[in-house]
Amino acid sequence: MSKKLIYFDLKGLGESLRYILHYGGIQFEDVRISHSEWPTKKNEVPSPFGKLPVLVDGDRILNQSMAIARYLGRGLDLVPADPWDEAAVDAVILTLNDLMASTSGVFREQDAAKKEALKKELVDETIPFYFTRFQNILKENNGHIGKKLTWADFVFVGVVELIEEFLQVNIQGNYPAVKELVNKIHNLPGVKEHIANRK
Ligand SMILES: N[C@@H](CCC(=O)N[C@@H](CS)C(=O)NCC(=O)O)C(=O)O
Repeated sequence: MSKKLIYFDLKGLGESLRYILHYGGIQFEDVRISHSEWPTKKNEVPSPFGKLPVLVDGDRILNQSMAIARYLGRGLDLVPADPWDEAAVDAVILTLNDLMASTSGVFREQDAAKKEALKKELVDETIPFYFTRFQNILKENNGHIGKKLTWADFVFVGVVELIEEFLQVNIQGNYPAVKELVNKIHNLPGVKEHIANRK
């Protein structure tokens, strides 16, 4: 069935899905919408809640980046077979979502001084709180989120890149196990070529 990933022309929440698709050698159309096109395209794009990314798979449409990653991962042996192991990687990614939710205030805040104070709290407290724990999980699992390579590793790397880019913070420099996982994913077959060719 033909597949289409629709997202903005940036890495954001879409890049980890592109990594999985390229890693799996899955043929797909990488549809990218610019921010200037979005107001007019918003009503045309087949997105059930008006947000991107969405995966169009034949005549089916799936929203929510993590659901898409998990769905793609199942066909590529990237979902743990054991129910406990499966739930354990879900839990890490849902925790990563909690962290992402706590970064949103920085983007919404209009007052420059308040914005800076929120960013400082994130950098000094929230990010170390979460990433110390994420790094421990990686160390316990030989460098992965779960006991083997899963969809969650791809999503984790995508979110690390997103946070680093949008908040201009250095996570990989402070958490070597995170940097190792980023390098591992970047060097997987398919992903490596995608990164070498991307703009
Ligand atoms: N939890 C959703 C978030 C989706 C989301 O908020 N997407 C943003 C871009 S990263 C969007 O579509 N914004 C455009 C809009 O709200 O009009 C996911 O992981 O897919």
